[in-house]
Amino acid sequence: MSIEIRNIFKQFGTTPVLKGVDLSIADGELIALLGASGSGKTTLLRILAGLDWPQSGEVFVDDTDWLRLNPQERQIGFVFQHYALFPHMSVFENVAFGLSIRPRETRPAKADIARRVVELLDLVQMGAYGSRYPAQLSGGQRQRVALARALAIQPKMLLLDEPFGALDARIRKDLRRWLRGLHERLGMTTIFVTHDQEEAFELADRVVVMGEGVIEQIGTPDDIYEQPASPFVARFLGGVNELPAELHAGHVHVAGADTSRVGRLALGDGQAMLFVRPHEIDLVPDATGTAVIKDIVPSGALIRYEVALPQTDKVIEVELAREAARDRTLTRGDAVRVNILRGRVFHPPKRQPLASASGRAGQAARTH
Ligand SMILES: Nc1ncnc2c1ncn2[C@@H]1O[C@H](COP(=O)(O)OP(=O)(O)OP(=O)(O)O)[C@@H](O)[C@H]1O
Repeated sequence: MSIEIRNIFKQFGTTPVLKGVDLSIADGELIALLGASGSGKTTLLRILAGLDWPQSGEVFVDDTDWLRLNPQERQIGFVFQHYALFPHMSVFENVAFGLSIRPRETRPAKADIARRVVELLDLVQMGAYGSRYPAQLSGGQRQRVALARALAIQPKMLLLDEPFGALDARIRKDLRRWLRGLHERLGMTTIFVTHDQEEAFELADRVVVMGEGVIEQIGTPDDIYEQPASPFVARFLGGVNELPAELHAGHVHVAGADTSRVGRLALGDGQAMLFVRPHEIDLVPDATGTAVIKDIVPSGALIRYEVALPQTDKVIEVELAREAARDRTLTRGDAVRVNILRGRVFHPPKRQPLASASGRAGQAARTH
């Protein structure tokens, strides 16, 4: 099913929650809605499911005017974070439920329902658990049963609201991989809500980053990581140093750092902000360097350094691979040269047209 969401406005009382959302989703896509708490992700999903209606805007699904249909007519599979399995029903009965309550004319025969449930339980690798009750399952198992139940009605669209939110990190990882495989096999258009960027990036074909009621960026995980369209997106992805910079003749300069490795930019002269991730910086031991190592924190395969750039009053975060760190033998208090390898420029001067700005026109430019 392809989904066309146009200019959706939704407010609760006087509070706008969705402020003109446009989104096109192709048949069979796996889409992540990624955003902070309260950004409107769940509301958008509820509108698609028919549990809520917008004040204005349109939704077309395969050219059908979707907002005219009631939830039953939409035939959507829906899974919430807090497993809504019926506690008094067995796993088998939970999965059979959606089919067994259908009106007599469309309800499959008992044997057909049973066959379908067995198939689905096998699909979610819960074949041996049909007679258990939800209380006798682990969180991950309940989540898979919830998915089987959502799939039982053979939905054309699957909506998942933080489906793995309540689970611990390792189980989430396993379930993610499993869901990706399931999606590859079944190929139904799927939208899932998450505030976990790793989950969004690992699972989704495209990620929709939501700010407060607006879409900040839509793109493949690579696009969004490599070319965040705005400071908001760059900050949301986290772990970024924001450095005051000067643009001059296409070169970016940061006080106290060497930016000669950063490529030229088609931007006018003036002030800007350079957003640099910790691993996009190198540190070179140099007794004449003005930057000073304030702290060193080993973190698995990486070593994290806090480095003071006196000229800017900034303490930046730098990450070196453990091997690179070993070569440099840096200790706290050492003077270093800070080499910035790449970054993204935001808020460049407006007075000249930007030849190679990416994302939102005139806002951002990548430096490599
Ligand atoms: N029924 C409601 N009545 C009033 N306000 C609501 C209602 N539902 C949601 N909101 C408000 O709308 C905003 C968006 O909520 P929504 O649940 O869509 O956000 P979200 O991005 O899914 O957040 P989270 O990640 O915390 O689930 C929030 O400020 C929330 O308080």
